[in-house]
Amino acid sequence: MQLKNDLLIRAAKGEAVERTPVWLMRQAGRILPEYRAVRESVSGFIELAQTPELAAEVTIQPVDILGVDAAIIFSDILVIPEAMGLPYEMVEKRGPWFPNVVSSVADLKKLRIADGVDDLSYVIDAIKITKRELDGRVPLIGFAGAPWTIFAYMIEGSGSKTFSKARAMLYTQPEMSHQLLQMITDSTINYLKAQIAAGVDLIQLFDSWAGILPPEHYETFSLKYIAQICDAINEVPKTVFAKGAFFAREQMGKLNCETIGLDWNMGVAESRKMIGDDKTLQGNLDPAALYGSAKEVELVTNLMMDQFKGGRHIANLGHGVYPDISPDKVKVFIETVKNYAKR
Ligand SMILES: Cc1c2[nH]c(c1CCC(=O)O)Cc1[nH]c(c(CCC(=O)O)c1C)Cc1[nH]c(c(CCC(=O)O)c1C)Cc1[nH]c(c(C)c1CCC(=O)O)C2
Repeated sequence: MQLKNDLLIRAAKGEAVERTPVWLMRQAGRILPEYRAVRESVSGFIELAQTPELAAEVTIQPVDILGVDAAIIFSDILVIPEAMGLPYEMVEKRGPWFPNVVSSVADLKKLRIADGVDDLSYVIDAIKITKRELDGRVPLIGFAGAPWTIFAYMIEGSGSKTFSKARAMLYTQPEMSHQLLQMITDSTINYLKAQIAAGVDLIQLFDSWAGILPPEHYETFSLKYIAQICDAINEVPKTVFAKGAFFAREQMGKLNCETIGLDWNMGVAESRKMIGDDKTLQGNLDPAALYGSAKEVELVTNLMMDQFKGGRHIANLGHGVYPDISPDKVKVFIETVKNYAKR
């Protein structure tokens, strides 16, 4: 299927584009009343994610309503632990929670390497429906959590400010940590390959908890596994977004991927220098900027675009859009990016 709008793919590959493509991390869901309406028709997030027709519907909503240049499949990074044998629940207003966690080799032995097709067929079905319904209007992004971030949830059992149990594990049981990280990595490769076979046009790895590791641990317990995934996937362009990994930018420039996501703490010029010119940079407006007035959103978005000017760029926020941001402000952000080249 030929894409009618392939700006994202061309920008990722470093090919010429008429204008910078734009999408938002966490664009599917939460901010849109249309999403909340669908969400209320089911028992909760997990049922929505596991009902392919509905997952496809909320995946496409931001394309129709906001005018983004890409859709991202509606799912969650935590489907991987579940497929490995560690189910999660989504607790209203509090986030993910795991009834069981991994704390010993015995716990590890109960887990398996997930098969992307058999264990996650509901995501694969949602991707196929979405591709059919999108009909080539924009590319579809597939995604997974980076192994370290998934590991952090599997050890900790929920969100945490410090993830101190997960970090402790790297010191107290380094061998077991590597074993679990390798199982997550193998599961993730299977999963991403299945997503690609079902039709996704680009994949993104989310290392949301990169920034809590010391640089040496980041290299051995995270980047090493991200590199394995990048090396295993060559069918579509890859984006690596490692929140807070400012200390690892130079090494990330050497990953076998096309795009590196920047969070809003990372200076653009400095990142460009560290990462190099032969990667696309994605980001990086402060998500809180969208609380400003429409005029202010336009101003800061143009300032962001100025900073990326002349280099390979995909416009986005520096992290996921906050749930209470008005869709109108998101539209101002998107329209400002789209109009930038015409100024
Ligand atoms: C760390 C992480 C998670 N999930 C994800 C990450 C990495 C990105 C990041 O750093 O934000 C990724 C994710 N989660 C979701 C998507 C869907 C696609 C998209 O719009 O980007 C994506 C890409 C849906 C979701 N995942 C979740 C929701 C809200 C659930 C609801 O509708 O009740 C959605 C739409 C729940 C979720 N899922 C997770 C948390 C911590 C929470 C609760 C807090 C929150 O809402 O952000 C884990």
